[in-house]
Amino acid sequence: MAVTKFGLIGFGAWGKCHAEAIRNTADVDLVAIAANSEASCQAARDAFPEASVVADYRELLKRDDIDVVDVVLPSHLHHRVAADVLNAGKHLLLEKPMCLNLAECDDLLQLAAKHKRLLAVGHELRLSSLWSRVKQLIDEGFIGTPQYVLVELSRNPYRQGSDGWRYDIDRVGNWILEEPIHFFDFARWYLQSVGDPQTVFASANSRQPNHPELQDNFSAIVKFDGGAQAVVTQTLSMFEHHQTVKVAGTKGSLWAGWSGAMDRTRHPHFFLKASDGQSVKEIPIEKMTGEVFELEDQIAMLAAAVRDGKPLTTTGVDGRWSVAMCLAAAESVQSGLPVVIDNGNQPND
Ligand SMILES: NC(=O)C1=CN([C@@H]2O[C@H](COP(=O)(O)OP(=O)(O)OC[C@H]3O[C@@H](n4cnc5c(N)ncnc54)[C@H](OP(=O)(O)O)[C@@H]3O)[C@@H](O)[C@H]2O)C=CC1
Ligand SMILES: O=C1CO[C@H](CO)[C@@H](O)[C@@H]1O
Repeated sequence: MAVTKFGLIGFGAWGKCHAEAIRNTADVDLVAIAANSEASCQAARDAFPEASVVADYRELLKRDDIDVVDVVLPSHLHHRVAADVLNAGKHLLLEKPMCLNLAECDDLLQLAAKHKRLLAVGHELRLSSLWSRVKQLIDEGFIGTPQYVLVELSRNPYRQGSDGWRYDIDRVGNWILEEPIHFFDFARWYLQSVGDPQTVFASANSRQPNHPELQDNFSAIVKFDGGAQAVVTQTLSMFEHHQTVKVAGTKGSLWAGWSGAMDRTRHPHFFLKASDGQSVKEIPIEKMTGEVFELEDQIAMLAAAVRDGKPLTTTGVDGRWSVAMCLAAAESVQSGLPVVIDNGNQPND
């Protein structure tokens, strides 16, 4: 089988996990890594001697032996570097949030179309054996028409990130774009059969009086076409990492949970229960799930898309929708009013 060659830009906490995932994936090579500081470059050289390490990502983009470039950078750098990747004629795997505003998202969608390159966004949780089983049961009609989705996360505070970027509102955008963005993506995914998200009403608060913009507690209600609704709620003031999904439909309901010492543990606990309105059954989930596992599946998914034309799980269109929902939620937090979600006139694929 042809080997798909990856370049990686960003070798921080999550970039290292991407590098591991690329190394662990069959028929995929990690050809080059672009890091930043000398310390990060040295860490990359030590851990991945098989890859060539550069301190300027533009050198990586000049190579003609790279098929896919994986961008795992602080969020304010996503648009600029991703645009350079697409203009260099490479396929792109871009971490979430796709960009910090919708104009930048639209620019990347246009560049991907212009250069006929793949654009995938890192909503890897869609590949989870647990969360995708929920989707499968909905699609099979087990709960009838889905009407209500709850996605809840209670976790420990965010990491600072290199040079503190995650706690700097200009570089992170807002904290809804950090983790709740995955859950807005879930809400839209699970309710795909009923229609598009229309409006969001949200509220949030901070533990730090001198940093009201860094909001630890966040809750939102999203209304969809056809009357369905989703609740996305998160606190960063909890211990460990505990996530719940509940979906209720006209005939039945689902309850899934995932818990671990932290988000990227390799030893989580998880379950899925389903009711058809009469009885409750436990649905076995055989395959291990957690963001580090899904990362490996995401790399394999990209390679299969490049090699065999297989579909992407989350496209740039999905990435844009997620950013649009988060930005509307941030605006609602600010104004105290419901806000219409910008659909960009994109089809809900
Ligand atoms: N999908 C998911 O589940 C997750 C997604 N993410 C996303 O991944 C991205 C990265 O997060 P994370 O790894 O936690 O952040 P980190 O701060 O840990 O890492 C960012 C890295 O980017 C490097 N960097 C900065 N500028 C450049 C540049 N010009 N060229 C190359 N490298 C550069 C920094 O290098 P140096 O330190 O040397 O300056 C640092 O190592 C974010 O967008 C985040 O939202 C994160 C976690 C999970
Ligand atoms: O899923 C995630 C885990 O937490 C990180 C923050 O610490 C987020 O950036 C990320 O999206």
